[in-house]
Amino acid sequence: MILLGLTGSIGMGKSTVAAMFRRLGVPVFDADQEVHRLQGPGGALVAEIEALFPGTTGPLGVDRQALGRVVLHDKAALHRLESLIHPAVARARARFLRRHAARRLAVLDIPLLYEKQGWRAVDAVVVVSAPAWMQRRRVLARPGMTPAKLARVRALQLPDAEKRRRADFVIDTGGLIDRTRADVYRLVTCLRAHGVRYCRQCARSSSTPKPPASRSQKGTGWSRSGASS
Ligand SMILES: CC(C)(COP(=O)(O)OP(=O)(O)OC[C@H]1O[C@@H](n2cnc3c(N)ncnc32)[C@H](O)[C@@H]1O)[C@@H](O)C(=O)NCCC(=O)NCCS
Ligand SMILES: Nc1ncnc2c1ncn2[C@@H]1O[C@H](COP(=O)(O)OP(=O)(O)OP(=O)(O)O)[C@@H](O)[C@H]1O
Repeated sequence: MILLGLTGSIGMGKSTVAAMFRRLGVPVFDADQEVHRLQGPGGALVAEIEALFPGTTGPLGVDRQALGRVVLHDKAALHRLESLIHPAVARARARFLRRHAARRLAVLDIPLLYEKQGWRAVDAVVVVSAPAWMQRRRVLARPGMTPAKLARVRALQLPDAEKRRRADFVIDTGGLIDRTRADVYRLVTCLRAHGVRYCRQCARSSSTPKPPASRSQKGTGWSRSGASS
């Protein structure tokens, strides 16, 4: 299997691009959705979150606005929350990988892929990216979002420029959505046909390199068990 990590800073378009991969038949593990499940009504971590951060949960599970107000301004508190959530997300991810082990291509949509070392466990990383002004406009249009909260989240995340620098593939989400869809289609088609090494070469060169003779693609040798969420 070719395992792709999909990441990007807040509002850069991870969820939108993940949906494009799914529409092409690629299984996608959505770390954020798993967090929502664990924190939602009847979620497995609601009681433990209430014990750690009293007053942040209710009948509908975790009140994320309230929890965000506590943890986004307090690194130690955020670390305690992450220590509770990330191992549970890692278990769900392992189940996803077992379920899809026979597939040629799968995607892990993980917001903190670089911040938490998950990049080590994938064959290649796709970073979604748009200009900072567009990111800001998108995020501030969301209910409950403020410039201060956006600034806090940005300070907790690896800067976009650094993510782009480290990426194997950058998907531009700053233009028309059809253009982004076409880029995702091209990447999936290339990976299915030729594997990571050739597609990485293609992405870096202005001309099209000669395709490899064999369709088979060896992994990079990274362990898949140690990925964090
Ligand atoms: C802090 C919480 C309560 C805020 O919830 P809220 O619904 O208000 O915001 P949302 O989840 O949409 O996050 C907004 C942005 O912050 C980013 N973000 C979330 N958690 C973190 C984190 N631990 N470090 C850096 N960025 C984070 C998200 O990727 C997103 O870009 C929530 O994000 C949370 O429980 N975070 C801890 C779990 C986590 O680490 N999730 C991200 C990886 S799976
Ligand atoms: N070319 C494009 N590609 C992707 N998204 C686009 C594009 N143009 C506009 N958008 C819009 O940008 C927004 C991106 O939001 P999305 O939820 O996908 O970001 P995200 O990275 O998952 O956010 P977060 O990290 O906060 O969860 C969506 O509303 C989407 O419709």
